[in-house]
Amino acid sequence: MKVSLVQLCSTRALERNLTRCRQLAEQAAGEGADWILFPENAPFLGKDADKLAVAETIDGTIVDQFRAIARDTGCWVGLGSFPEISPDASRTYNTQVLLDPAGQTSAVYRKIHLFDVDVEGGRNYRESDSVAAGQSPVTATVAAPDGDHTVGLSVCYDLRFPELYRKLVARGASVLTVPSAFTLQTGRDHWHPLLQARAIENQCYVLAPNQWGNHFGQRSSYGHSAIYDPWGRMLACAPEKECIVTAELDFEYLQDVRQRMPCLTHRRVGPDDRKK
Ligand SMILES: O=C(O)CNC(=O)[C@H](CS)NC(=O)CCC(=O)C(=O)O
Repeated sequence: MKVSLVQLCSTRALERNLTRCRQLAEQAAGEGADWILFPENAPFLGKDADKLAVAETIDGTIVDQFRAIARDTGCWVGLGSFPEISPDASRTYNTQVLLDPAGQTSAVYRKIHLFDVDVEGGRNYRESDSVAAGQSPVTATVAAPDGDHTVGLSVCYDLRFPELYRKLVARGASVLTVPSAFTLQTGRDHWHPLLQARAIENQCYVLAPNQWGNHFGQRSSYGHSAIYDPWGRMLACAPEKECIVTAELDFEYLQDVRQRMPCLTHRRVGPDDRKK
């Protein structure tokens, strides 16, 4: 299975972002991608108050545009996240949507861990002021030319909570998605080590499209959108611009890694729902 990550510098201008998403998706399809993944809040990255105004349901016009991208390219599409209307009128969900090549919804994951953090040399973030936390880990199946693959979904700050990924792996995940808007200040020290650790300890492919650059003069994202293999090798990493990066995932290699070093079956401490 060939995957492309889209690295974006999303703005407050919905139309502008959607145009870039489509352009880069067409480029990815031209490179033979089976699955195209967009970063967290690809369609809109702006002030919290504005986010509420653009929020929609899964059946709204924002997700519709990504359904059209899936249909037109014939690819699976991961919409890293978009602001989804929640039952709480003052908060949105931060929602990742997996779409099949027909544009149908295959999975919906609402970000569980919210970024309420005072970043040194950066801003103070209070994601929970405008976002309602999701409750449930989500896995889904992506059907690729080389077979069906179970993928575990997560978003950005979730990356710091390894117990979430253990649960996804216990449910059979061999691919983990981490679409992000990881900050420049935290990313330069933590982005690669955390992605690499999740890949090594869970023996999974890790797909992490990130936002890059300065957004509305208020915050900067680290970029370095990256693909790690189940041994922890970095297969691809994006340069400092809006772009795509592509890699081929090899699931025979993944099985080989898991057989030679069966960490996942050697576990002695942990949740009861581990794979027996
Ligand atoms: O709010 C939006 O519009 C988009 N969402 C985000 O940017 C989110 C919440 S503020 N960012 C993160 O989770 C960064 C995590 C991070 O950088 C770290 O864990 O170090």
